[in-house]
Amino acid sequence: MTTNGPAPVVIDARHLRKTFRGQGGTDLIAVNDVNLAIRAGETVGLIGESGSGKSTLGRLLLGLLAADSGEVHFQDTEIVGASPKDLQRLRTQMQVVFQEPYESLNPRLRVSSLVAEPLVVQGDVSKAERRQRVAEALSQVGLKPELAGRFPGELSGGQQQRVGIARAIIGRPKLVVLDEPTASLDRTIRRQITDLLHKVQADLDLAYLLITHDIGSVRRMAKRSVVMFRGHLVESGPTAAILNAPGHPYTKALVSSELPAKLDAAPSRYRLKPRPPGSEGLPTGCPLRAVCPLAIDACATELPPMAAIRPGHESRCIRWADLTPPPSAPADAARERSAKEAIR
Ligand SMILES: Nc1ncnc2c1ncn2[C@@H]1O[C@H](COP(=O)(O)OP(=O)(O)OP(=O)(O)O)[C@@H](O)[C@H]1O
Repeated sequence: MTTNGPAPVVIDARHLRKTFRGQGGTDLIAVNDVNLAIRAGETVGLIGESGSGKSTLGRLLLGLLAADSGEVHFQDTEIVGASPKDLQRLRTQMQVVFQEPYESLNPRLRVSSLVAEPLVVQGDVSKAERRQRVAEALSQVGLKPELAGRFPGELSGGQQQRVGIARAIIGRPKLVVLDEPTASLDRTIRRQITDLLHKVQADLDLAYLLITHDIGSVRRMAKRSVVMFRGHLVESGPTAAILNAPGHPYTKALVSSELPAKLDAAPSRYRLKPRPPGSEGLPTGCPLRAVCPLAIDACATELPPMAAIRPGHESRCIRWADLTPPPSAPADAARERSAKEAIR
């Protein structure tokens, strides 16, 4: 039997930073010194509340947005500062599937043209090959060939998302950013699309970055996850460890807030403190400290680095050890999980 080493790294971002000019002329650092690598065949979950910088990070990795500084190595190419021509060449290799399939598909184009678009951009594919590749891609995503002549408005939400996936994979990419790919779909269709994404990943050995608010979908899809808060990664590690024994108070509150309402009184529910007035944008220290139940004076002086707390698990919290769940916690976590499954 051969032993395989780790799969190759597909994308490797280092010290990535992106600032936007906010209302009133103040700068907002949407992505702040982020390091992230994803290997072939791997799904990394990216979780965080709205506005934490998830989509901006996804767009920086894809070269859809120019970083202020930092590096993004995609296979042998440096994305930051790459020429438009190089970025166009890489476009088929790095794709994105969006939350709202209908909004991301031009309603005036037929499915065949929508799916073929990345090949047209690539430019060196004959018409006959294009037709054959569209048929292949439709079959890979479980769509009947006759749908090729339809317009997006004539399809169901699930079919539209299948078109979005067919279009993402037709150029045989290495990396796909999944930006809330199932959030707009109902529960049954969500399962089908999740299964399809797994199948397509295995077929093409794809690296996925799964951006989501939905803790359930990272649990199902991602072995490894990172947590983002105000532009910083605050935790990274195996998804099960992050969700069952969070190493950062922000993650713990995020995971806890996912508990269904009827478990409101669960002892493990963990809340941040109400934000005191004037505590927005504190210039130094940990950005969570104004609302963190564990904050101490040291949290005000500097932003902690990401540091290993367990094998393969890093946190940006100096008080992570005080979050360690009590011995009964695995049972609590299992109970909560089964309650969540029951209502899903
Ligand atoms: N083009 C832009 N111009 C100015 N500010 C922006 C721009 N794009 C994003 N932002 C700001 O950057 C921050 C991060 O936004 P981003 O969309 O990356 O967050 P997110 O975590 O993906 O949120 P959501 O889950 O709601 O999509 C937010 O404060 C947002 O308002």
